[in-house]
Amino acid sequence: MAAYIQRLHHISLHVSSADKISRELVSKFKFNLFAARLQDKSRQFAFKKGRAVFVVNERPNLGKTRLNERHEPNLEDFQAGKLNRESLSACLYDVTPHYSVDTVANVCFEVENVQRSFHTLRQLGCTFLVPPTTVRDDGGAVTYSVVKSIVGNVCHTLIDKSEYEGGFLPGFKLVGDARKDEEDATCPVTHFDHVTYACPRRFTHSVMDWYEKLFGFKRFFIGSGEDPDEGFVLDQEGIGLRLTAMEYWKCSEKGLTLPSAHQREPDCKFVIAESLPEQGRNQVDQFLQQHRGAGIQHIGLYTDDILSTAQSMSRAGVSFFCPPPAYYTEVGKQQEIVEAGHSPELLSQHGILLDTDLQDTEGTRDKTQGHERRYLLQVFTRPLFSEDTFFLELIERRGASGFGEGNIRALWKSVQTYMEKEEKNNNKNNQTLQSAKG
Ligand SMILES: O=C(O)C(=O)Cc1ccc(O)cc1
Ligand SMILES: [Fe+2]
Repeated sequence: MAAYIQRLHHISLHVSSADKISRELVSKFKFNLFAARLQDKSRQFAFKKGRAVFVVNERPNLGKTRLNERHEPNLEDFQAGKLNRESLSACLYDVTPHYSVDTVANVCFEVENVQRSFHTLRQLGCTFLVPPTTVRDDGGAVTYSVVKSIVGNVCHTLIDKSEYEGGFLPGFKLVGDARKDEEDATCPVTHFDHVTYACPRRFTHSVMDWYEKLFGFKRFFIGSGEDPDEGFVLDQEGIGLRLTAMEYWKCSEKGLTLPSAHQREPDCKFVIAESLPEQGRNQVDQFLQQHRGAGIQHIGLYTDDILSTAQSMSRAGVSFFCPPPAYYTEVGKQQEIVEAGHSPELLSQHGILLDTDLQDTEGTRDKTQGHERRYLLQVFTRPLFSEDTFFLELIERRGASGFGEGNIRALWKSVQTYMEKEEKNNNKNNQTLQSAKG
């Protein structure tokens, strides 16, 4: 029996300095800082846009602790009393990973009963980094526990907020104006649509099995003709990518059973990306190298109006990946965009990609039959941290629930071009440095 999830609560970033990313989340991505927890040695900030919540954890300043003296806290340490309260509380509702680069490392889920989930998952072999722990303030009590996932440095905090009436979580102080979120109509981001992992080769099956067995996730097919074992494979024209997707449903029923089909409401999807060796170095390998291991490569933010959101973010300084200009003038694509009621010129200004969901539209292409055309629009930002690792995506779905093959190809090519340019620049800078030294 799995430990079913009620809903995604927030996603945590772990960074060496919170200032830059916090400023950018607010000024560029239009998130609102709404809660904070400030300690002597650590700072945590919570940002909200619709139901999407990011918590930025600043790595605590461990003073003179030498690197080789630090290690990940674990349950045995905790039970043996070796973990001091400070190292636990430095980063409330999370662990304090001593990760060498900035990273997005925790997807926090609400569950009905943390103690029960803890026992279920422990029996299934899970490693817990924080055992069920209760935190209180004037708003009530919250119980949480942190489980290590099978993917790189990713952890999941499981949290029960049913006895809590405060604005966020005990220990956090509310800041700013909570109503501001509703005023910003130009950026209608509503929730996290999906989280994409970058994983080493041949690791996808283990990841799928883990999430299925422990949390009741179910596979769904990204494209027609997807092989159940191989996943959705793009393996030509320089693209070497294996994608597999899974989802879970918001589970609000009492008890442990999965909601019946008609009660199922999907929450955030999870995508696993693996690179294929035949097509040369690529963005997944680049992530694994720069991030120093598997992890969260990007997060899709759902918006009701991608054009307005991209315009507004772009004006505020967000850089998006743009496909080659030919993408928007190619006859087939131009027609597809126009038929979907969009303007190729406007989409091209921000690099917005459009893809028709072929799987869903079989037999429903003709609008005169009364069927709506199903498509999705996506645009991808440049990496957020100083390493080329994590980025954000905006996604607007018009009936399409999967991912578009054409969009994935276009994204792949634009990232590839960017990587090659960066590499050239780095080489040039190195040469300049060398000749200056010489
Ligand atoms: O299309 C999407 O939004 C995906 O999430 C699929 C994907 C995953 C990894 C890549 O490097 C490129 C595309
Ligand atoms: Fe994505």
